Amino acid sequence: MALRNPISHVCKHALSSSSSRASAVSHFVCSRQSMPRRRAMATVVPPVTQDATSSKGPTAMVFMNMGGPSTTDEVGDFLSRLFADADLIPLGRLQSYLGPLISRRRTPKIQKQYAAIGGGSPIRKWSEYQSSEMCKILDQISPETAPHKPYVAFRYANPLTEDMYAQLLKDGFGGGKGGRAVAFTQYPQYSCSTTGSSLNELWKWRTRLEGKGSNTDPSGSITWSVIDRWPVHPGLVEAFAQNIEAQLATYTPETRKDVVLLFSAHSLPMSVVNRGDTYPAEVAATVYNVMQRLKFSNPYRLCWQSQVGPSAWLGAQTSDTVQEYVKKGQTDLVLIPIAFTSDHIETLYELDQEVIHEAGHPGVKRAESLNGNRVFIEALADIAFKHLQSGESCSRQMGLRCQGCKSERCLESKRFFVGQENLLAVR
Ligand SMILES: C=CC1=C(C)c2cc3[nH]c(cc4nc(cc5[nH]c(cc1n2)c(C)c5CCC(=O)O)C(CCC(=O)O)=C4C)c(C)c3C=C
Ligand code: FES
Ligand SMILES: [Fe+2]
Repeated sequence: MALRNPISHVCKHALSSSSSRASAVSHFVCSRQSMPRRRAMATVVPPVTQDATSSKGPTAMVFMNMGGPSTTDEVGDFLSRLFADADLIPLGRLQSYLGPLISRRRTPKIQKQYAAIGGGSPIRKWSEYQSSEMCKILDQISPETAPHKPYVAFRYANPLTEDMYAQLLKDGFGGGKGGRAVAFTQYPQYSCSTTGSSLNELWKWRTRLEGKGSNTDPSGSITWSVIDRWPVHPGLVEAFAQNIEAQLATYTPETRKDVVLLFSAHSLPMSVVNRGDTYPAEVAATVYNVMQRLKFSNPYRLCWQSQVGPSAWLGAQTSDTVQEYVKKGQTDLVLIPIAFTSDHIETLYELDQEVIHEAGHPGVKRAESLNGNRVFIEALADIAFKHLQSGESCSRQMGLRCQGCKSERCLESKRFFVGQENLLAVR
């Protein structure tokens, strides 16, 4: 159930200790019983040296995501950064030659797509809204770490990671003064090509702007911790489930239970899947939790969209799936974008204007994206609150590299964020 004012909702509980506050906050998002307990800690982040009686804040809450071009003029730069990213599209020694070539060729086509969704990606607007709303809630439920200051760091669009880092330093974090920052991935499910890439970029700029020291050195640089995945957070699951229920309610009572729920996530190249990437399993975990919350009211499938280029990608593809079901006479379908937290060209263009339009049947619909959803923003606050309370530097899972990983960048950035002593498979 959505909570309009978290403090009013928790008023029954004594707010005198942080543990009572923790359970009260989790209570409003979901039932406490279903909340999976976090596993043992990785590195413990040392408290920022401050007067023991005052708040340990300010705390910088940095929302990391890929970003998108806000105008069609920004599409060229967006794509050239994207195709230059060897964590996303590894082109080997030819990267600096092929990257600009492919992005230049692709720009006009992708510009048309952004023009068709209103002239740009709404991801910046939503990220800024979500992060600032979350920080308002955190200021109320976590006064120990207040004030919480929202930042956005995009991998391929403005505000870029380096701009965010420069702003942090300007705002008095680091630069000899210490301070705490939380890198909060906005990809619920971890992939080395998405969250991994953003963390590698963050580590690169940390090294360039603050030197090579460890994450916990006493020289007054920023102490970072990471929220690296949250695929089954009950508030996330609840927000998805409510949006699905709202769309199911638009069908007649007679047809409703036979509507097929088609969860759709951005696909991955099979080379990334076979390297051992955790994303497919984590996406499946989100889907299963949402279905459990819906009491398996409808039949469902998970399918994969937006593959790019000629290599093999994880399937079945969303567009084929819709076509095949419609051909079989199953014309009541609800598409659910399950791996991204706001609208973007893959929902507004690929799903709405291609897949659904081409299906040519009014029974093929899409669940709304999370965007400004209150239940979702409260879930973000709950995830951040628990992280701040836990003292963890990141999840245990982050310390294990993919079995096929050969990347020096992954190694170095994990050494930094996870802490040397907690890395499990570093060689
Ligand atoms: C969880 C989400 C995403 C994963 C995983 C992901 C992997 C991935 N993507 C590419 C290549 C491209 N992606 C592009 C755009 C794009 N990708 C995602 C999300 C994920 N990508 C989104 C939300 C967007 C759109 C951004 C917006 O509009 O807001 C593009 C650019 C568009 C195009 O040229 O088609 C490319 C290219 C790869 C190779 C990959 C896995 C390795
Ligand atoms: S590619 Fe997964 S840890 Fe490096
Ligand atoms: Fe993508």
